[in-house]
Amino acid sequence: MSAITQSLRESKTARWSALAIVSFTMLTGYYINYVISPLKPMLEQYMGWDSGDFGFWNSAYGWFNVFFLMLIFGGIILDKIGVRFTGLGAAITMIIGTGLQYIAIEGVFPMEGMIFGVKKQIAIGALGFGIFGVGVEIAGITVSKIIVKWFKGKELALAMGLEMATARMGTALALALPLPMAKALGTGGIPNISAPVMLGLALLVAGLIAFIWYTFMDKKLEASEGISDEINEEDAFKVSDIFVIISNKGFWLLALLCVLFYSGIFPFLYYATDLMINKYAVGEDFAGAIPSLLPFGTILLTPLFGSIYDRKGKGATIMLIGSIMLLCVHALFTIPVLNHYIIAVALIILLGVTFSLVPSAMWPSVPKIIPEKQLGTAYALIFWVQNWGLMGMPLLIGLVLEKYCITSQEVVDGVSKISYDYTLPMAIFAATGLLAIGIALLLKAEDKKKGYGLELPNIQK
Ligand SMILES: C[C@H](N)C(=O)N[C@@H](CCCCN)C(=O)O
Repeated sequence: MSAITQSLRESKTARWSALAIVSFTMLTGYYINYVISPLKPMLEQYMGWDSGDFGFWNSAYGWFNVFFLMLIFGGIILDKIGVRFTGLGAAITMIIGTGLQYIAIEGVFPMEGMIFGVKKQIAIGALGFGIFGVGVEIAGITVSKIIVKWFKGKELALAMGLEMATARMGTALALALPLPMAKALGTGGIPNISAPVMLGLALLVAGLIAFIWYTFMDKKLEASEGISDEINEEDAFKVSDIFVIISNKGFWLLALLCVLFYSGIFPFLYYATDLMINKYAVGEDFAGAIPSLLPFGTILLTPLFGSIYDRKGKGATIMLIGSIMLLCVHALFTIPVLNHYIIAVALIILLGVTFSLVPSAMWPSVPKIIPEKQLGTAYALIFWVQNWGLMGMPLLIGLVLEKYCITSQEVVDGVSKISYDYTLPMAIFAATGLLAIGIALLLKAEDKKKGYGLELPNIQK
């Protein structure tokens, strides 16, 4: 039957529509990822936070994924039960986690006191961000598998690039909007810090509705391919497949490159607004706008580089060039005398190019190394390794800032203001670039040896 009926993936309208819908769900998640980043100075001034609190909250993103292996369970569920169930569960989890973050920031109930030695507000919010982290990460692997399902042998890297580009619009919004929004909706000179989080909650609900819509398309796709809901015994994922995946050297090189590269980007974004204020003397209102240029650049470039990979190949080379650029950009951020804001703008734009190169080639390369039935688990394992970095790096940077980088601390009109020297944190970010170059070189060599085809085009003629 499958040979006679044409698969729905052959319809351009159907596959690009499916992509647009699931990409929107990711956009809503990516907004929440960074919504509190531009609010760091306000949280310190009006809620008594310090950099340690901020780092703790942001590191919570990876707690459950890393320590309770939630991501890996998510990947197994994805391979065993399928994208519809897993995606819906992930979207609902994001909403629950964000609800808790809202409760903490808004102070829905009294937030004085401590829980296990952590300020109550920080503990509740971090718990929420940890739960959200499980949801958004599992949504990420689910959407990756959905894209492979629709685009294998076609414009896979372009589709993944467009999905990431859409998601980054959420990041850009989160970096640019919350600070002016909190100010505009504030009363009596006191900003409304919870309003941008409330907006995120509303977006997540819209993202859930979009995913429900997608589940109908997914059913139609499977029907068009003669696939019933029952997974056929031979094709079914077995838990023992995890050992097959982790005994693959190419998988480990991709996972290591992923953790190093992303540790130099996502955790950097948490601190980027603060860096602009402290190193480049940019005013608070404008400070979030500079880092928000980074996702804007990737919106155009990730699909472009993805399309190049689809048509011309050179995936391993693209990842190597991106890693070299990561080192160069962070090294330049480290140099104290380069402190004009124009330099910051230029470096952020370059970082945007870097952040387009590596992801555009990395994620479409996974199906070249791992078979489709193990793909959910493989993406989950890569995300799991990556989450160690996404969890550890903000914590490390927060602690380093707190311990070694405070240059002044004053209280003006009852509002506390702390200034930081970002040289050491930026040197730590540069180190991730250096290590990434080493791994990218090893991956290129391994590809040559094993013939994964990372340098070959994705589109099969
Ligand atoms: C943070 C998340 N684990 C992640 O790595 N996201 C990637 C996209 C991965 C999925 C691509 N289809 C990103 O670059 O945002």
